[in-house]
Order: sequence, then C-alpha cells, then structure tokens
Amino acid sequence: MLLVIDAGNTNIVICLFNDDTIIAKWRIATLNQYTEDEYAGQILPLLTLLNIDLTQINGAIISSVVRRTVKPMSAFVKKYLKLTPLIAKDCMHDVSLKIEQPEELGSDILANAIAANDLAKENCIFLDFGTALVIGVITKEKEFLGATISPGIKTAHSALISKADLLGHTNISKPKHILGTNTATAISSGIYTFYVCAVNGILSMIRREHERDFKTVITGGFASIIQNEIESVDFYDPDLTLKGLKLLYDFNK
Ligand SMILES: Nc1ncnc2c1ncn2[C@@H]1O[C@H](COP(=O)(O)OP(=O)(O)O)[C@@H](O)[C@H]1O
Ligand SMILES: CC(C)(COP(=O)(O)O)[C@@H](O)C(=O)NCCC(=O)O
Ligand SMILES: [K+]
Repeated sequence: MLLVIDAGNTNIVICLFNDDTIIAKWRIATLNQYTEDEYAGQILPLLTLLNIDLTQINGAIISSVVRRTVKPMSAFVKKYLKLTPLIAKDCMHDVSLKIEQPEELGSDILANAIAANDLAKENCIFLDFGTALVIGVITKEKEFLGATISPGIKTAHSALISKADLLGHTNISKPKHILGTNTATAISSGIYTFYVCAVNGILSMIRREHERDFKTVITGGFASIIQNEIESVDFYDPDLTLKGLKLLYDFNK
C-alpha cells in the first residue's frame, strides 16, 4: 500500500492507495508546528481504526505547500512506518514546465496537472478550489503552460468579514435570488456569484487567448458547491491531487 500525504494551507489530506484504488482518506487541519510524534498521535489512530497493518505500507509520498510541515511529516513516516518518503517537490516528472521559475511551482499544482492530463487525455484546464483558487493549463503533450492563483472562496469571505465591522459569518451556497434581502444572504450571494462569474470568465479568457478547446477538470474542498454553475465541467474528481501524487510516485519508484 502507498501512503500519500497532501498538505494544503487549510487541510492535510492523508490517504492510502491499494494499487490504484484509494481505500482510506482522512483530513486533518493544517495547524501549528507539529512534531513527528504529534503527527503520529493524529495519524496512527486513524490507521488503527481501519485495522491497517502498518507493515503493509511499503511506500510514501509527501506533497506540501506549507513549508513547516515537510520535515516533521517526513520524520513521522521514517520513524513510525520505517520508510523514506518521496518528497513531491524533489521528484522527477515528464511534464514540460513552460514557466519562468519551475522551482516555485507548488507540488499540489504539479500533481493536479499530471492527474488532469491522465484523466482528460486532451488539452486540459484544471481548477482547484482550496485556500487558493488555482486554475492551470496542461496540454495533451504534457506542457504546463501556467496558472492563475486567486483567493479561494473561504479566503475571500474571511478577508471581507475581517475588514467590515458589520458583517459576520455566513454559509456560502447557491443563492435562491441574486439580490440578498439581508446581510447574510447578500454576502452569500455576493461571494458565490462573484466566483461563478470569475471562474466562467477566466475559462473563456484562457480559451480565447489560446485559441483552442480544453477539457475541464475540477477539484478541491469547495468544488462541490460550485461545480454545477461552471460552464462545461468534464470531470469532477475530489481526489485529483492524490491521484497525481500516486502517478508521480510511480514515475519515481
Ligand atoms: N470533503 C469535504 N466536504 C466539504 N467541504 C470540504 C471538504 N474538504 C474540504 N472542505 C472545505 O474546503 C476547504 C478547503 O479545501 P481544501 O481543498 O482542502 O484546501 P487546501 O488544499 O488549501 O488545504 C476547507 O475549509 C473545508 O471547509
Ligand atoms: C497556490 C497555492 C497557495 C495553493 O495552495 P492550496 O490552496 O492548495 O492550499 C500553492 O500551490 C502554492 O503555495 N504554490 C506556490 C506558488 C506557485 O505554485 O506558483
Ligand atoms: K490543495
């Protein structure tokens, strides 16, 4: 079994692949400066709950866009699973990065690109609705052309309410009417509608700039609330990043 760890800015997702199938997946908050033993305290009970025999885990890969998590996560895998994990950022891959500073590219974005290419087998735009909203492009020939990085839905919402004295927390969901009739429904509609328009706008601008068609693949914690409003989503895969990391692992093992 392969252990895949994807540390994002909000959640660390931990999953187990048995061959190509995800047999378990857990999310923990990306909090604090944890030690390897604290990660063990969080993760080992989850494995035990499912009666996972630790000796059956024979590989591990870690992707992190949160620098402070890399060392202790890696130390956790070494100490408790007796494995040396691959670090996604240091892995070889066959994507041609048409960008100025390849070393800057988040390994979650690279993983998404690899999985989107594998899934769509065509020129593809992938959208990841996490802490950030990342919209990237990978061609059929595995050229990564670049991305847009915007505030994610919750990030934009938090920024708004932290700056506005009279605004409080609201759930973001598809509004019944565009015009809210109280503060909560006005914010909910405002954030939701803003993202729907922005995403559809960015998609059509990418298509126009590149004068070709693209399949679209969406993922990330907030993808499910917005997917029906995005014009022509070809694939919704909540596990896109994890699957990309598995492909990266296979390429490097
Ligand atoms: N399975 C889920 N169901 C519903 N909401 C989710 C789920 N996973 C994540 N979220 C929400 O999405 C947000 C962040 O998504 P995620 O893609 O995990 O972010 P990041 O990769 O930046 O850590 C979280 O704040 C959480 O509220
Ligand atoms: C863009 C991101 C913040 C997305 O993070 P996430 O929303 O998954 O937590 C992350 O991929 C990152 O820090 N990337 C480095 C910059 C770059 O990829 O160009
Ligand atoms: K992510």
